[in-house]
Amino acid sequence: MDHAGQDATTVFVPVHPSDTLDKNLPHEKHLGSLDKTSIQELRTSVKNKGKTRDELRVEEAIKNKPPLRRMINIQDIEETAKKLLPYKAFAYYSSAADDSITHVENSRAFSRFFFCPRIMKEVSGVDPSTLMLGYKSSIPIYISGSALARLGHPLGEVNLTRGAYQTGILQMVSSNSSLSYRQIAAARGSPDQPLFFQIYKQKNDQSAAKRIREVEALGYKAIFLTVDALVHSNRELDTRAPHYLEDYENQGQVTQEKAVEEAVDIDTVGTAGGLVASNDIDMTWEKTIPWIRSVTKLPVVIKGIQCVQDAVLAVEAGCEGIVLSNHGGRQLDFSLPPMEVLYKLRNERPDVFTRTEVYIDGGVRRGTDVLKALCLGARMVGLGRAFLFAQSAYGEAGVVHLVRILEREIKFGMASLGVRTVDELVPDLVERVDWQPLAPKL
Ligand SMILES: Cc1cc2nc3c(=O)[nH]c(=O)nc-3n(C[C@H](O)[C@H](O)[C@H](O)COP(=O)(O)O)c2cc1C
Repeated sequence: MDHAGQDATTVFVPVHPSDTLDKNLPHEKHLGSLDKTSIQELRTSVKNKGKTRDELRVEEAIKNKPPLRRMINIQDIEETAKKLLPYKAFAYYSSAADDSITHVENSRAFSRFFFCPRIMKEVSGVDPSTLMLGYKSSIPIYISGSALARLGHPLGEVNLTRGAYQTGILQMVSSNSSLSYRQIAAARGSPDQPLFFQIYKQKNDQSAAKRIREVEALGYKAIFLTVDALVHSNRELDTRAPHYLEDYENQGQVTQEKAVEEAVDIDTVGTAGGLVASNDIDMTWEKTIPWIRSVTKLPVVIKGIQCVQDAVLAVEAGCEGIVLSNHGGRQLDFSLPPMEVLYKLRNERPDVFTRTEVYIDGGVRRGTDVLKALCLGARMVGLGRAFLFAQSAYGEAGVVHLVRILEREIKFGMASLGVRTVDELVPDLVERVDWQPLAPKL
């Protein structure tokens, strides 16, 4: 209720799709239209409000934004975006669970895999394209569904959809998108552009079924059921954001709140708070997969597999795909990096790779990361934060640029490994070392 009785447009719009009220507020709660005098008063009060220090900082950073051509790798894009983002968006996008161990290790895990390239192979005409659930992607990466793209850019998810179309890659749309599923579908470059839908299943089966039917009718091609983020996690960067902003707006003076020596509940809800409230936290293989099958004929992929046993159970449950993922290190700190899970799966249950499609996400920052995962049997690799940062800093062009960077790195890597197509990327081309390189790319 922080904004009750005030103009809440600027806080409401970036995190709520335009159909939120229609979908969630019963008609009898609509209390009529706003009278003209109030609108005028609101306008005047917004005009007179003045800008916050954080808004002024962002304005200055945007003025000094480097041209896109200077962004030569993903790290450059992330660093630029972090300078340009409002602090709240930066904190939400960057945050990870507890001490960010898993978040950091997701990336570092790739550094423990080295290549054994083959030479004297014909590598002209390298083709990095592949199929995901039967849909073609120009390179083996996809946009992993990540919430609230409009926190970073007014066009939000539309940037991602248009960028995916221009570059011929695939996009998974978050069920917590900041635009409506319809608006995102309408941004497709053609009705054939495939979109996948990521769902957090709601407790209420009817609401969940309604959502699945809605996206199916809009032409979405698959359901990615997220299973690793059902409960609210501890993301301290996000939790601290209001305190940071309070001190920052106070010209850097740390707020001297009167020390009240009584234990209080820490407000850990953060930006994502309301998003998990209606999640079904009692899902099971026996109950939930047959239920989804009863609602839709679309392929079902489980997103958030973190161990070999669950990968096998997903196969036995008949899922068309699995995503080895720990939510980018945002949920349970010390869950294994997906690259390590992939390695275990390859060694312990190689049959899984022929029985279902295996994807991986988390910590991917280089074309070589993508190739290492493909060598071990992943079909596609997802990226979350990198796309959020790219669209925040440079809109649709940023998304296209990011894909071009990865395409260049992937093609170079394939030619250097002695392969022409993704099918030729096999386990013999990588070796896991038990030491961590001295200068990991972080
Ligand atoms: C800001 C943010 C929001 C996210 N929102 C969702 C979401 O709504 N649903 C989901 O399944 N995963 C979500 N994810 C996880 C991503 O889909 C993906 O698994 C993760 O970001 C991969 O790690 P990376 O950021 O290192 O690439 C989110 C990730 C971030 C960073």
